Amino acid sequence: MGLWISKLWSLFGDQEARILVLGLDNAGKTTILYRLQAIIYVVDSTDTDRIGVSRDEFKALLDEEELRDSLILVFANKQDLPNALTDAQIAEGLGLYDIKNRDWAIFKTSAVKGEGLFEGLDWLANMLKTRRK
Ligand SMILES: Nc1nc2c(ncn2[C@@H]2O[C@H](COP(=O)(O)OP(=O)(O)OP(=O)(O)O)[C@@H](O)[C@H]2O)c(=O)[nH]1
Repeated sequence: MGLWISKLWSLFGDQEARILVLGLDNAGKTTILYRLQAIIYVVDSTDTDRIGVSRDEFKALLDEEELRDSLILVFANKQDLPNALTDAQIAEGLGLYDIKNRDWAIFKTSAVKGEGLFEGLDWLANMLKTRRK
């Protein structure tokens, strides 16, 4: 693939906007995103069978050198569905409560309904602003 596109929400504008990070392969897009971004980790709250897999993937991410200073925002998604695990159950399943040296937060979301997403991004924006002071 010659082009790789990543979308992220603008966190500091008055208006919500999508930003496309574009460029040819090997231009450094991923490294730039790692520098700027937090980790936004999305969990399907109804996928109880794979919470262990999700935990393993999540832990591997936390061990990435480039992400060692990243804020961690978890979306416990698909809360509109019956039998969705609660945010506390997802936090427990991912091992969030064991994280002592990183800032993290978890929000219940429904992507299809658009619920909870901006609350999470507000947290992120506030944390990033605090860090820049
Ligand atoms: N009910 C419900 N369905 C959702 C929600 N978020 C996503 N979905 C559905 O879940 C399916 C997967 O959503 P995607 O956004 O494609 O998930 P993805 O993580 O990008 O998936 P990959 O591209 O396979 O990595 C789609 O059918 C979505 O409509 C949600 O909050 N509630």
